[in-house]
Amino acid sequence: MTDRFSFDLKATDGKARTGVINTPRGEVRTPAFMPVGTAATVKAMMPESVRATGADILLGNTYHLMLRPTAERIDRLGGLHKFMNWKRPILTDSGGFQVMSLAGLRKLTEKGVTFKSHIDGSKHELTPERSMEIQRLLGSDIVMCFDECPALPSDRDRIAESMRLSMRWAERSRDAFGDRPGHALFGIMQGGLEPDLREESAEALKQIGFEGYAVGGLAVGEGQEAMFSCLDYAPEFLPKDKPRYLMGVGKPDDIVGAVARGIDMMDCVLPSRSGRTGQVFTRYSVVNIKNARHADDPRPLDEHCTCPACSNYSRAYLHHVFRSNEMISGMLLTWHNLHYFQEIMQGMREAISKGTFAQWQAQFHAQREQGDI
Ligand SMILES: O=c1[nH]cnc2cc3nc(NCCN4CCOCC4)[nH]c3cc12
Repeated sequence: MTDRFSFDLKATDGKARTGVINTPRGEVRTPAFMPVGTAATVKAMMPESVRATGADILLGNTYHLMLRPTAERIDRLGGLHKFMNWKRPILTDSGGFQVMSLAGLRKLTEKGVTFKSHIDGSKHELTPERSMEIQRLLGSDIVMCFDECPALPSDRDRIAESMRLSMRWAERSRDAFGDRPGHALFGIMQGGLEPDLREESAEALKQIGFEGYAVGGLAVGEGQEAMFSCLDYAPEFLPKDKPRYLMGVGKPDDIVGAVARGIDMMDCVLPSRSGRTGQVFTRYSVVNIKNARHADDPRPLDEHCTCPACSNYSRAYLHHVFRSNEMISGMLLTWHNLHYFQEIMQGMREAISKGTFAQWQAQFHAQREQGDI
């Protein structure tokens, strides 16, 4: 165990990297996928079940927790780890992205953002300083800078203006974060799909200096091709010896493509949200368990999968409990999806360590060609 935060790069294979992030609350094997624990829970999962899927770290949402139950209450109760019974690392986002996507009546100024809660309409303010205070009260191990993520498509001037605001907010976030050994502050690169603005953002962040760097401003509707075209150059602008975190990504093939381009960490609601809506990810395809074709199928979702859903239940059963809106449906399908996403991460970590990432990637795509079993 360590009382410091550090990143050890263990091996690379092409642009793909594998390593370990060391934190006082435990190690994070990279490339890493972070399940999203929005309101202090990964929906439909017990924390020990999330750990059983192979997750080393969770993501918590500042926006949701500041509104309910509030960061001050969580702090009084011993912090987010104790509150949600997750003893391993937690990364919290800064709240800015969700204010813009969830809150009402938002007003954005140089200072920050004022908004009305989507829960009860109460007025709130988020600034770099307040976001750092909230994330400190939550006790998160990895804190994200307060930034602004412009929607795509946006014109170049809007992207440039927004990026430069985010860089000023990154400076204020760094200043407000203070000296917190064992905790990390990650900067967030912006700049849309403009290579020169992406480089300007990376240079600004490196000048300030962070323990890790996120690629923001993607997975906001630009599509996989445009996202990959940006990832073909943007990660290289960031320091090699620090973790690189791609925010909000994604589908299995997004994740594999991002790792192939030098990304170390990702988060996405997709596996958990889809688990509740009956969308199941397997090595062959995406299966919609609601489809009548599964009603009499005695086979598991994926005969190669060792999760509880695939080990103990038939497609017919999963179809039945989904159709009947039984709670166990969301539990089993979420568990399966998270288990599968972690299986992808483990497969990539091993392949990069052995220098066989290209072969692993080829097999990953070949299996998906053949479609559902
Ligand atoms: O620049 C960013 N800054 C801070 N937080 C972010 C979060 C982000 N999340 C996404 N995409 C999420 C896309 N999800 C896919 C699944 O369905 C819900 C949305 N893109 C993101 C960009 C940023």
